[in-house]
Amino acid sequence: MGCGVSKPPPAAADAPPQHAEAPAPPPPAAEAPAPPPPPKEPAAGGGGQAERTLVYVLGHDVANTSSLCLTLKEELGCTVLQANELLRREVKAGGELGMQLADMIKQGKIIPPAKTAQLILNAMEAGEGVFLVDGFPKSAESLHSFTEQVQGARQLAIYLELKDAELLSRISASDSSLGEDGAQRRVNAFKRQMEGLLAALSRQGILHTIDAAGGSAVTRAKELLGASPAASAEPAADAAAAEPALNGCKCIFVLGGPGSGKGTQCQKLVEKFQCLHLSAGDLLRHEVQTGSEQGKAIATMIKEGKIVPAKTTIDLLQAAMASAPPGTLVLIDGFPRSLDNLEAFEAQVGMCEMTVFFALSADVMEARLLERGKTSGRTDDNLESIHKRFETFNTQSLPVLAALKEKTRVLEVDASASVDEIAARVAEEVQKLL
Ligand SMILES: Nc1ncnc2c1ncn2[C@@H]1O[C@H](COP(=O)(O)OP(=O)(O)O)[C@@H](O)[C@H]1O
Ligand SMILES: O=c1ccn([C@@H]2O[C@H](COP(=O)(O)OP(=O)(O)O)[C@@H](O)[C@H]2O)c(=O)[nH]1
Repeated sequence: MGCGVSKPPPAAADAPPQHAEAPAPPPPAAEAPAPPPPPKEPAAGGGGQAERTLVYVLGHDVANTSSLCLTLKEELGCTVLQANELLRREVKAGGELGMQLADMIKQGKIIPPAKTAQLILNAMEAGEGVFLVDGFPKSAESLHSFTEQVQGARQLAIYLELKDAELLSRISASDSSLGEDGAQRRVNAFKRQMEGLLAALSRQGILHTIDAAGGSAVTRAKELLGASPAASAEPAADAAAAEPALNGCKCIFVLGGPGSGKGTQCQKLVEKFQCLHLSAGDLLRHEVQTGSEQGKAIATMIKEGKIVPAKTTIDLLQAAMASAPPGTLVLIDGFPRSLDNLEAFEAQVGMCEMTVFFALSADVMEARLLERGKTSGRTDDNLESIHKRFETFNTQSLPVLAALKEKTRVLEVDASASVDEIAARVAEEVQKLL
């Protein structure tokens, strides 16, 4: 039922003209409710297609999605499927579909997303590897009708995000005729348009948001494509491998901001229950101490408050879990710290039983960390690193909490209470798992 549902577009004057699902600037017409035509062959669907990875590269044009795609094409050899370009080519080829499209464009109609979807699927038929889809989908409905047809292909979405003020200033600069109000309306329309789509991708657990203005978008995207199991060339380790990797253990994610008391409370749980405490941060710091090349890279990331690539941390966690007897309760402290971490852990290891989240204000966390820094010897317990860690926590780690709430039980605890009060509250819940 969900396919091709007609949805009124935003007022034409406000609609972002870039990346339209038609080659011509979209006039005021509905996203037409055409039934999705079947792909010629099960393009990316069906069996044996796991080596195809589909990456939706999303964002406003002023966030430079196309340029990111081109860089990734050059550096990683991905195939770029630019929605407008595919439509243009089809029109030029002059076949039956091309003529239909040309007609729609002439009449000022918006091309039904199902048609764009079909062109993308057809283009994917020819090859394998990583396909970057630029400029599609534009709505949750388009995504839905499309993903139904690409079952079997691994999917991932990269959203090049710009904060409101930056988006506004770039849109204003890209079209000075808009004026302040016009540019603001464009920003609002774009955000409305993206809202449902991003929520749908997030629910699927495949959304990765990258700060388009931060200067490290390419690095981050490459990291995602390289480190994410979704983009890995190896089709193996996902659902089928997930159960054995857990080894019969039950995992609890122990999360919260830096200095919120994760380590302290894990210690309390270890005293009370038979459980294995794995601090991701400690495992990484241990790796640093080995002096390996990897350790050196990790040391820099820790000082900068950055998140170490998922695979590195998960391999360490998995190795530490390997010898635990089946049924062991494992406290995974300080991981996952990003949606990518979560997704990769689920694929490589499995799902946790529950999550404990310690909520605490930044002021209190800062004070605790500065106090801890007097004796911890940690390279990141200083004001500069602490602020970077807070930024990473707010932008990358907090979305994990929302994602976990959709998937597992989350116990949110006020971490400003005393150590013993918190410990009692947590123990009460953990007891229920045993
Ligand atoms: N409930 C609490 N009240 C006051 N101080 C606390 C509490 N919990 C932990 N601390 C102190 O705060 C600092 C950070 O706690 P820690 O458990 O190391 O946090 P995290 O592992 O989340 O970084 C430590 O010095 C710890 O002793
Ligand atoms: O899964 C993890 C856990 C930790 N870290 C890094 O290790 C640092 C310290 O993490 P830890 O959990 O020890 O301390 P917290 O910041 O929670 O006090 C983080 O800032 C990250 O740089 C990481 O990259 N991935």
